[in-house]
Amino acid sequence: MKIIFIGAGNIASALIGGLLRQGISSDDLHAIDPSAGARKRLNKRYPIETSKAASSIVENYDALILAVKPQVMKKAIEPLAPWLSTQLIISVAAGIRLADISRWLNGYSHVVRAMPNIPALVGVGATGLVSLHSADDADQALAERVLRVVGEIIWCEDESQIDAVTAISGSGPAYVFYFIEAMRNAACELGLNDKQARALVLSTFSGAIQLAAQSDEFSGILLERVVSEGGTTAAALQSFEADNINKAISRGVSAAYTRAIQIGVTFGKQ
Ligand SMILES: NC(=O)C1=CN([C@@H]2O[C@H](COP(=O)(O)OP(=O)(O)OC[C@H]3O[C@@H](n4cnc5c(N)ncnc54)[C@H](OP(=O)(O)O)[C@@H]3O)[C@@H](O)[C@H]2O)C=CC1
Ligand SMILES: O=C(O)[C@@H]1CCC=N1
Repeated sequence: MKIIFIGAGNIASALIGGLLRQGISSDDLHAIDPSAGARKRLNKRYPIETSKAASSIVENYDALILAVKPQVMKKAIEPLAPWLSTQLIISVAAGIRLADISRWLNGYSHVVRAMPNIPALVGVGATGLVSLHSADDADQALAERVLRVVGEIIWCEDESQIDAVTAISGSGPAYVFYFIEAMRNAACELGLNDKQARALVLSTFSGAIQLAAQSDEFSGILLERVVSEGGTTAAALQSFEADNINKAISRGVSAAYTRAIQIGVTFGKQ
């Protein structure tokens, strides 16, 4: 399974790091990025070959992962067209639709959209996948093989669902880091030092997530088990409710979803 990345930034690095950790050979990976800085940063961490521009080298790979910003996607992929025959294209860009990618590649049919997330770096990513109707079973099987290496995958029935995946699990790690930062700051305000705060907050997140994952019960039930009537947790939850935190989270996720759609419409017009 030979994979070439177009774009060597944050998500490409996470996927490359994850693939290498899970035993994929560095000889089977390559990254193309015009930014010398991005290539240097990648090579400092991982011993894979890089190039600054697309070339016939693309013909030697089974899958191309498009990991550039949505606004440069058209410009980044148009030069690839002459070297495509049966290779699988996997775009991880937010918003950009399958039909636009295929059109920019002169009607190329072997295209899958994937929305991975940054924990792929440590093998516990979550990826949503959706394919062009013209993509065949072999394309879907290869996309699955690539992304399963770095975590869970789910297939979406229609393309609009991938924008929801983007808003939930694509952007989601940032929401969790935001919550972790808020808890760490709160801990320090209460007099714990930074080391204590970090240890307690990370263990609490990790412990609660493992418990939820290993339990048959909904997290709402698990939540009730922590709450004592008239106790400390109830005081915190009442304060969260008064601040409408639940609704605020829902509005934030919805803003991400709307933005994914806008990105698709705006940059797909090119
Ligand atoms: N970050 C994340 O957690 C996730 C990101 N994504 C998606 O992945 C894509 C990349 O995001 P991210 O990695 O964060 O972005 P980055 O900006 O970190 O990486 C993109 C890289 O692509 C380079 N680039 C620009 N033009 C080209 C080109 N023509 N050919 C090859 N490379 C090029 C950029 O160089 P330069 O900086 O010089 O422009 C940059 O190094 C986005 O579309 C995003 O929606 C999806 C899931 C999660
Ligand atoms: O913020 C973004 O647009 C990308 C998509 C999901 C995570 N990062």
